[in-house]
Amino acid sequence: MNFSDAERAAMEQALQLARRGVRGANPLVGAVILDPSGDVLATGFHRGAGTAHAEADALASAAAAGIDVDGATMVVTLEPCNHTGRTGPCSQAILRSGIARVVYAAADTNEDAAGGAAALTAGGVEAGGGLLADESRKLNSRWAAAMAGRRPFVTVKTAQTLDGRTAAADGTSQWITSPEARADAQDLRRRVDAVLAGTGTIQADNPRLTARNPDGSTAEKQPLRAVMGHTPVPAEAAVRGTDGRFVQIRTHDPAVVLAELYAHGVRHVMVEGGGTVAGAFLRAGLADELVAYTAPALLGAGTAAFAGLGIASMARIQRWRWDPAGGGSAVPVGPDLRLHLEPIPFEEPE
Ligand SMILES: NC(=O)C1=CN([C@@H]2O[C@H](COP(=O)(O)OP(=O)(O)OC[C@H]3O[C@@H](n4cnc5c(N)ncnc54)[C@H](OP(=O)(O)O)[C@@H]3O)[C@@H](O)[C@H]2O)C=CC1
Ligand SMILES: Nc1c(N[C@@H]2O[C@H](COP(=O)(O)O)[C@@H](O)[C@H]2O)[nH]c(=O)[nH]c1=O
Repeated sequence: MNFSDAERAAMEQALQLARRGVRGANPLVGAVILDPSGDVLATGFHRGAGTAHAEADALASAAAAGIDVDGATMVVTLEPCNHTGRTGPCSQAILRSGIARVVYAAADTNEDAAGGAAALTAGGVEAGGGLLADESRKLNSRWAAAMAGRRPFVTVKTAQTLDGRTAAADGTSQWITSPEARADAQDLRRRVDAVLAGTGTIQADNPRLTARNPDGSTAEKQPLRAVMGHTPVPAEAAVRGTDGRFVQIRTHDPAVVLAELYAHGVRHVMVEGGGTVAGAFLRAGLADELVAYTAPALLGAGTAAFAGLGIASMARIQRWRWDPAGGGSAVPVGPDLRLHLEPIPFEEPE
């Protein structure tokens, strides 16, 4: 399929729109609807698992503005899905809309959702992919790695000082970050399928690990509360709760934890520490994004945010890059800073 200059520009815009979504169980996707002369009619993006897909979002914003999309072109960063997951199939929504042509970047590698282009073609819509496909794949490379590994997408979250401490020398850590930053972190807990901590954190903090609303009430959707490590979690520990959504996984291996969580239906897990567990995920290359709430404060000693990385010299330095997706890579939250990063793949020296 040949692509017009307007379609290429629309795909660049769609990639930018995609970055407004949040990372997690689903890939970042953006969509732009063009009229036959190449003018933008409507745009959309996916806001995260359980919300409208980018195509449906763009169609909804066209409908809300009273714009007729009959005969229009949909430009989207990922092949439209063909399955009913948490929302309905985009291929069918596009067929119903009267859109005449669909241009997408990357093919959908998720076996369950693939087949959208074929369904569109069968329904009489001209559909073709490959426009800026590498950019789209790069945007979602960690998500694709999680899918290929049949494991959840992993967000590691820390609340740390400027000198990278997540607890003081005596083990206390409440609170390093401000109420604003802690409320912001609850957004993540409300979004993920599971929250994970090590037995050390359970012993030190007796945390609840529940998702709360801004007013402090318990959120409707609760993540599974998971603990890794061998020390038995006491019967009276708050993390056990009363809703049965608790699991202890008696291992030190992050891959084993992820396999077990995946079997429980978890597609996005937030690792909330402590430093031993967070470090184990980073060392294993199993952290897909890092959200580091950083307080302008110093502790001088205490628990390191990431222990046991096994880095002895600059040759093994673990580098990350800023990730602007989901609101920005460095965002002030109250007096603190929320840093959002993604790992740079490590290349062995030749
Ligand atoms: N500011 C923040 O963001 C946070 C701060 N904290 C603070 O951090 C401190 C706890 O951190 P930390 O002591 O590192 O505890 P962790 O919560 O990381 O738990 C560590 C324990 O988990 C088990 N474990 C699980 N996986 C591994 C592994 N891969 N390697 C080794 N052990 C493993 C071990 O216990 P076992 O023998 O049972 O197997 C280990 O002692 C507390 O002071 C807490 O207040 C905690 C969370 C977040
Ligand atoms: N100390 C610290 C955090 N600590 C994390 O929050 C857990 C407590 O959760 P809960 O009992 O559900 O409120 C605690 O065990 C640890 O995982 N989080 C932050 O955003 N900022 C902070 O300064």
